Amino acid sequence: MKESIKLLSMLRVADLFPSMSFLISCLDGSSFQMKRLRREMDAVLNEIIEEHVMKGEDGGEMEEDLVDVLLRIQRKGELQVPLTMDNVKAVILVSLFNFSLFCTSKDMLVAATETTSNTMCWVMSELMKTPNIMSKTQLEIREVLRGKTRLEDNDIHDLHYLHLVIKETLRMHPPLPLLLPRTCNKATELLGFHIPAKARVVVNVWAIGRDPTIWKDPESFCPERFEENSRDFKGNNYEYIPFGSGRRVCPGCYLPWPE
Ligand code: HEM
Repeated sequence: MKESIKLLSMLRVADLFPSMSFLISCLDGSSFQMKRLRREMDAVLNEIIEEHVMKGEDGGEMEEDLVDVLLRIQRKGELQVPLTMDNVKAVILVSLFNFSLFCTSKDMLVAATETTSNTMCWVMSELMKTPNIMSKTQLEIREVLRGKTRLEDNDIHDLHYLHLVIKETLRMHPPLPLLLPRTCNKATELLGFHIPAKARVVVNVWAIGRDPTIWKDPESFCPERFEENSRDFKGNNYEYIPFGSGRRVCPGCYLPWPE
């Protein structure tokens, strides 16, 4: 529990602002944020392992958990290939992302990490395909960060073009292309369609983002299109909802950029 809270609080750092830092670092050719995050993550993992080792030495009567089992296997050394401490850490890390340590943390970890890393991959992929947009993004980052060795939260506000790049990426590659399914409470007529009560409804955000009746030349990666319109991604404009909308809108959509 304690570790999960710690990881969660790191995620706030790791996801909302520094994932941008990571992206900026990649574009700027340095990875100092990644190295720092790796060090911090490693410290948390070391703490988890240390607590379990001490619990083992106390001869604790508590039920074994996954980490206890891994450490026991490691101690006995009965495997053909020895289990290193890095192996143990890797399993803990994956488990933290997959098992429910406590409900909110699991949901938050998965919701926050997969979506963000997926978006960053698409940003890099689109930029690689469009060298002119890549250069423009790099130029802005280098100008804004000139002479700095460390990013501050406020620097994000000056990275206007990067903001457009991310918005355009989310239009073309929403990480949850069908959002989360909804159930219709009561029978409804919508645009001539009859939706029965209890029907499961999915919203195809991917298709909406590429609808030629909404977007000009929808298959082109063109961040500038967002200069000309004021669509935000906070669920107010139904033609652009990569973070969903309504009462279950993604809480992560409040990125540190003013709209
Ligand atoms: C590029 C980044 C992200 C995208 C595109 C994204 C997208 C989404 C989408 C589409 C949903 C479902 C909304 C709906 O069905 O209406 C959702 C839910 C959620 N997201 Fe995100 N997300 C991102 C980052 C994050 C981050 C950083 C966090 C946490 C800090 C987060 C936490 C959540 C949670 C907890 C939910 C469930 C909300 C609920 O069911 O009430 N997401 N996200």
